[in-house]
Amino acid sequence: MSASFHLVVMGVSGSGKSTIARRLRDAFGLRMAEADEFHPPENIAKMSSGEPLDDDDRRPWLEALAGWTGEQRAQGTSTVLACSALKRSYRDVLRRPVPDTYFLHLHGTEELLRERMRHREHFMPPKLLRSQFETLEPLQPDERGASLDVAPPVAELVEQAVRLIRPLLPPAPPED
Ligand SMILES: Nc1ncnc2c1ncn2[C@@H]1O[C@H](COP(=O)(O)OP(=O)(O)OP(=O)(O)O)[C@@H](O)[C@H]1O
Ligand SMILES: O=C(O)[C@H](O)[C@@H](O)[C@H](O)[C@H](O)CO
Repeated sequence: MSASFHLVVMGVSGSGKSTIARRLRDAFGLRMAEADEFHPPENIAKMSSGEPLDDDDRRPWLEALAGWTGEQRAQGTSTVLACSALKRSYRDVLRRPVPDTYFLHLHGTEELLRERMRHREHFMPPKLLRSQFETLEPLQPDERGASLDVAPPVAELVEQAVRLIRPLLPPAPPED
């Protein structure tokens, strides 16, 4: 199995996970997954109706995401996953197939993120942001990763993230 690198871009709804993950996918040639696409329809319906998910709703979803990462790893494919990963226990599921998974936590104030959410088309109602913040457990000292404040423009955040991540990537295989 060749060396691979596995990144999760995490944070509450509206923090910019999809935006930043896509840019890192392109910068580093990673395979990307959107965690939202792994939710069963019941979870999407629940959030759309204004009710937050609970641990039971999230468990099978997290297992499916860990399964995806495990498959990619087995093929030596480096990945980026855009996923809320709000609690430590959720991240423990996500890192099971790859214990040194790197978590990039995008954080911002509730006011700023609510404003950004108001200006986009999405199933997630801005009123669920409160419960996202209440559920959020920031990275703990023994978790591999870093946090970025999302107040600056996207290009600046991408630059900061690239600076953090580039040194962690496995060396490119030699050309024949
Ligand atoms: N640094 C930034 N500056 C300004 N706007 C941003 C920034 N990052 C993201 N946005 C905008 O904020 C909105 C939310 O971003 P995005 O959809 O990437 O967040 P998300 O964390 O993936 O959300 P969700 O988890 O709810 O799907 C989008 O309209 C996006 O264009
Ligand atoms: O764990 C959760 O509560 C969910 O993953 C949410 O975070 C949303 O799916 C996502 O933010 C889409 O807006």
